[in-house]
Amino acid sequence: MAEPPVLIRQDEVEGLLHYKDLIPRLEVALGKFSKLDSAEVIQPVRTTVPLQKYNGFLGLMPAYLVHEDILCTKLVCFYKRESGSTLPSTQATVLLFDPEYGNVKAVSMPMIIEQWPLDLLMPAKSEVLTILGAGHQALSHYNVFTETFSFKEVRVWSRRKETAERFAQSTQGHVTVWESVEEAVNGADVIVTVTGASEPVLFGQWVKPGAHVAAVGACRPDWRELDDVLMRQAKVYVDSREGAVAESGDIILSGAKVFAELGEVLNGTRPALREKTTVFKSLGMGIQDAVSAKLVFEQWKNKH
Ligand SMILES: NC(=O)C1=CN([C@@H]2O[C@H](COP(=O)(O)OP(=O)(O)OC[C@H]3O[C@@H](n4cnc5c(N)ncnc54)[C@H](O)[C@@H]3O)[C@@H](O)[C@H]2O)C=CC1
Ligand SMILES: O=C(O)C1=NCCCC1
Repeated sequence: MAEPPVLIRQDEVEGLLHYKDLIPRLEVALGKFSKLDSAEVIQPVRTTVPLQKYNGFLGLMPAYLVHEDILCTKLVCFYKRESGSTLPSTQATVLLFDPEYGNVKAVSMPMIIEQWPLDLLMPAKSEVLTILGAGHQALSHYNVFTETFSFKEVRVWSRRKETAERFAQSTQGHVTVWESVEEAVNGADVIVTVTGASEPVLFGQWVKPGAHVAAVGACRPDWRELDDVLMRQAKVYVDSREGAVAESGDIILSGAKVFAELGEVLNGTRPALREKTTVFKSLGMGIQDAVSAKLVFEQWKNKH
């Protein structure tokens, strides 16, 4: 008889998951995904159930890594919230299965970053980091980017200035608050977009040539964070081409061409053009949650 699943809380996940252990495993998984070999990795495009009454969606994100024998699914509700709303805009649960028996071994929270610092795509000398948006993703991306690199300056902008100010007070290092996106991104080497916007907030004419944009928000086909100019002038990298052309409004509505999947860059089959303006559009991958859930569960077992 199968053991009942263990429940691993968010605070435990944060204590158990270390980026230095996780990132190499994520890179291997993304590389395998981009080889398009379904004998290795199975990850269908996310299924979404609209929650019209609440202006949101339930996303189902199953994944199976065959060689590693990791079967997992994330269930994520995400919403378009009104300015000033105190309700969460994303809530997710990850289920890790025993692939042979079919029972759930662990229920946990997802990892907290969707993009890890892409030194592959960032300008070689990256001194100024700008974060657009000041919510949960903003903080986790601030943490991982500043833990990994030494920026001379970190800036934040948000739709409401007080949210940006609260964000700046919550960070370990000094962050300056800016009142307009145009000023906040002026001269920035790396720009992380983590807003709940459904219309563009970042315009290509403001972006320094050669900058890297890590685009995390706008995960619906009719939502955008980036304008047509930026999408067409940049080299566009994605986590999954199939996902991007189905779900990314920034790509679908601008008609921008996808240059490469991140896994193709990791496999060496497509180049990382870091001297050009680059956009990495992430939508979230079930395999990322699968790899991190397995790691969290292993670490949890070592402790119990
Ligand atoms: N690519 C991926 O894998 C993932 C993407 N997301 C997306 O990232 C975005 C941020 O997520 P969280 O930080 O959890 O949300 P959050 O609600 O904690 O923060 C959102 C931030 O965006 C700002 N914002 C909201 N609407 C805006 C608008 N219309 N214009 C400008 N700014 C606006 C808010 O003021 C806040 O600062 C969401 O769109 C979410 O769906 C979240 C998780 C994973
Ligand atoms: O992968 C995720 O988690 C999410 N992706 C897009 C929308 C919000 C959550």
